[in-house]
Amino acid sequence: MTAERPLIHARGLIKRFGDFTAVDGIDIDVRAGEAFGFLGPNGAGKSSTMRMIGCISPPTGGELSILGMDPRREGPAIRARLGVCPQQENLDPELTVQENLTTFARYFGIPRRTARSRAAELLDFGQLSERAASKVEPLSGGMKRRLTIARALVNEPEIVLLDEPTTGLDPQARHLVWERLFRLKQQGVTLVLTTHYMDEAEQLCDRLVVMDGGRIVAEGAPRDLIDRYSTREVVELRFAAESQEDFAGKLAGIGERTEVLPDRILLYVADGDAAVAQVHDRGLSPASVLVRRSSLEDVFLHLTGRTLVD
Ligand SMILES: Nc1ncnc2c1ncn2[C@@H]1O[C@H](COP(=O)(O)OP(=O)(O)OP(=O)(O)O)[C@@H](O)[C@H]1O
Repeated sequence: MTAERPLIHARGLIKRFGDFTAVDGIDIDVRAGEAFGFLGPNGAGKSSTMRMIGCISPPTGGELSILGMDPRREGPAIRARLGVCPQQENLDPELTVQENLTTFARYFGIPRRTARSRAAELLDFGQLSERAASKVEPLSGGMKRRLTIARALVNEPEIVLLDEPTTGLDPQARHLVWERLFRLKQQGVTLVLTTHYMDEAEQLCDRLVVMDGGRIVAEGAPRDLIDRYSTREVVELRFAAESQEDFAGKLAGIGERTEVLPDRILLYVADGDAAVAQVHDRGLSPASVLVRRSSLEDVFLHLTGRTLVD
């Protein structure tokens, strides 16, 4: 059986801005139908990578192929088959919700009548049909984001690029966006997204790369990364003291690993409740105790020594 050619293929991909290297030689393969994520903190190089994939920023070095084409030479042909949802909302405030869709459709050369019926379908997809005639300004943040995503689908793209799709949204609005993206995934659309939210990466991504300082520090399915780089459970302890550091020594030997953060200590353990019992057996009384499953945040912390969201 021959392996299917990846839709996006990069080897040693580099983006420099003057002397500064924002993307430092990364390798990626995105397969058809998967949801692929770039997870990393601000400044990791996620958006710079997305802009190269979106053919709006040329690579400084390395190989990049999208849908089997070269973005340096075939940008317009690639862009015609991509949907792009940028980080900064760029809807047209002069136009209504519906007009934002129909006008965008016209840019792709879609005839007026088809554009109208496509817009109706996309309004339904974005759960915005009731707001079709409204101007963009009074929409909530979640509605604007769903409209931006709907607009990115106007040309029936094979790949949709989403740069931080839920940053700045409240939890309910984020869930609505996730649900729409999940629906798209079920329809077989390939999703490529950046995020600095570990829960978003865990919810949406089949596979992801963890980026830090322009490099990929780990790659895999969310669950596999957690299994590989963390323990099953984590105990979060807070001590009522200026410095958590004073208590870290007293916890030595409990669990596989300890991380001391400014406001809490994390114990990486197989069994959280058993570890908490050991803490109490040592006569220690933390002000708060939380036992939870390991997450991608723990993977990031283990790999970089830093938290994802500062
Ligand atoms: N046009 C530019 N000129 C100079 N430096 C840039 C430019 N664009 C990005 N950078 C720098 O490159 C680094 C990576 O930025 P990038 O936007 O790719 O990171 P990111 O992971 O997407 O983070 P964010 O979530 O903040 O967008 C940052 O240090 C940023 O300041």
